[in-house]
Amino acid sequence: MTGTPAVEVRSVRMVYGSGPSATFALDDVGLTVEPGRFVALIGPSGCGKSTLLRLVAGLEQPERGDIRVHGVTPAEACAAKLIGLVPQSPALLPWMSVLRNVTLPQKVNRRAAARRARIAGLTGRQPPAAGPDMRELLRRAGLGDVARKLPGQLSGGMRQRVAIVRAFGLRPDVLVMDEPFSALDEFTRESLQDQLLDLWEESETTVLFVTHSVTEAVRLADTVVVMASGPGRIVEGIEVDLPRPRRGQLLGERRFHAYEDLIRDRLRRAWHHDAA
Ligand SMILES: Nc1ncnc2c1ncn2[C@@H]1O[C@H](COP(=O)(O)OP(=O)(O)OP(=O)(O)O)[C@@H](O)[C@H]1O
Repeated sequence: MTGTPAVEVRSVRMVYGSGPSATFALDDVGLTVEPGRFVALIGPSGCGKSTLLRLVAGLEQPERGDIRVHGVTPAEACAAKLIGLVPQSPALLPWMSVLRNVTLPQKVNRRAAARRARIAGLTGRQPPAAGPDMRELLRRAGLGDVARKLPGQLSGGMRQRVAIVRAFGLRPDVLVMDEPFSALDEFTRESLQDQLLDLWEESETTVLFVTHSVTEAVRLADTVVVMASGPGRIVEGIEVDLPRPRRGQLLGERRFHAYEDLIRDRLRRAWHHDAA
């Protein structure tokens, strides 16, 4: 018997605008993500990756179709604090220190816990244990020295790292991340990829992760979902059957490059189809 999927998207259409200027950001999109899976979404600019994340996170409503998170609507999942979102640009509270920004959402409210208890699709999943040590997470993200500073005193990349640490601290059941590492230098990016994988492995969180980097997708994901635009749609889901942890020597091996080549080929096809 299979349980309730962590994320289920069925026949979703999302249109912006109307008449001749309408944009079909997504059309007939279906995606099922089992609990604990790491899914990367990749595709040409404008193919609807962010739109799909926003729909799953309950920030927008689809024009058609249905979305469920652990069997309930995104709005219900948000109210029970099942979903953590790291947007493309960090939304921090400017008047609070870095430390307060990351610890504030940890204070799980009782109403959310009660709502969580009523969600049958979570059967078997433990509620998040006591939150992690946020000072330690900040330190590991290279932010130990700026814990008392205000967001306005940090660089853009540092602010993004704060937003990522904050999402980690929530221990969400479903973590939705929109190109979270794109603005970071390579060293910080790899360090945060490792932290994300550690968190994912220990908490059995389900991750939906948008990236433009083929290497990042192969390094992180169980499944790489390739999308195309005009209208935005899913063209293929590629299972990445490589051992974990995926670091060091493995990244230079032929089997790793074979997945990169396969995904690049599918992206090229999606791009040519769009351009045709
Ligand atoms: N609020 C909006 N109003 C109008 N059109 C929008 C809106 N948000 C997105 N779109 C359009 O919907 C389509 C999909 O946008 P979306 O941001 O989801 O794509 P994306 O794949 O995430 O792109 P990128 O890789 O460039 O971030 C695009 O054509 C975009 O212009």
